[in-house]
Amino acid sequence: MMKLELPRGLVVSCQAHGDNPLRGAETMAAMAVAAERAGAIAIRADGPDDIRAIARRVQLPLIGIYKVDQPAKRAWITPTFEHAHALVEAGASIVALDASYDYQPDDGNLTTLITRIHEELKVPVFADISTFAEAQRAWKLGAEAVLSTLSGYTSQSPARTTPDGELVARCAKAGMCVIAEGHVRSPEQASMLLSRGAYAVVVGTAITNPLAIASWYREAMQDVLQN
Ligand SMILES: CC(=O)N[C@H](C=O)[C@@H](O)[C@H](O)[C@H](O)COP(=O)(O)O
Repeated sequence: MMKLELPRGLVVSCQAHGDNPLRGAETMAAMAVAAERAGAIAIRADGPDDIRAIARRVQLPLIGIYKVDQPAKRAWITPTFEHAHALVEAGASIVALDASYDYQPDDGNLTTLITRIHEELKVPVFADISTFAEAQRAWKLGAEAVLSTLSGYTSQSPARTTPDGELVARCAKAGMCVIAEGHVRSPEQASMLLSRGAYAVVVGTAITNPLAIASWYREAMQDVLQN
């Protein structure tokens, strides 16, 4: 395991996909600059183009992911060593990858991926997981942190709309370095996750996706408007 040079605090995930009007490397870099000014301790970003643009404008550590679309399924986060390599070359100082049983059913394959990233790229590995069993496996295989990113998105975990505080607390109690990610919608939830043992909290949609945020407001106002 490598030493994790990351202070505790807020990580902002700067991602825009599909037909999101904010999609584009320069817009993501502007988002990252805003997050840095606001006091974030790291940025999570998807793909070499966005990471390269962000690295030019912020000093913060960049947690790189490489989402690869899968037909009729959720994207696979950093499936291979080559993807990890491209992220580090672009400026990522940490690589996050999918450590779910859905996409990494074989312990051997996951071990090789983590080991090669450590030995050849010399950066820490963050394991995106959806259950305690997946967290335990990734931790045992040498990931520097486990992230609750995938809770609610895999065949092993029930769908959800709120952060998985139970999973975070359980991982923390078991002595893992756990980072809360997924469905964090308010500052109160973020601080609750820290007090339940999260080392850091990653917030994406609620900070960097105005398309989603505006729709939350519109939906909440709907009932009154209809009466
Ligand atoms: C499941 C999956 O692929 N999650 C992705 C991982 O990077 C992103 O789409 C999320 O936005 C990110 O995890 C942050 O979560 P939230 O946007 O809920 O704050």
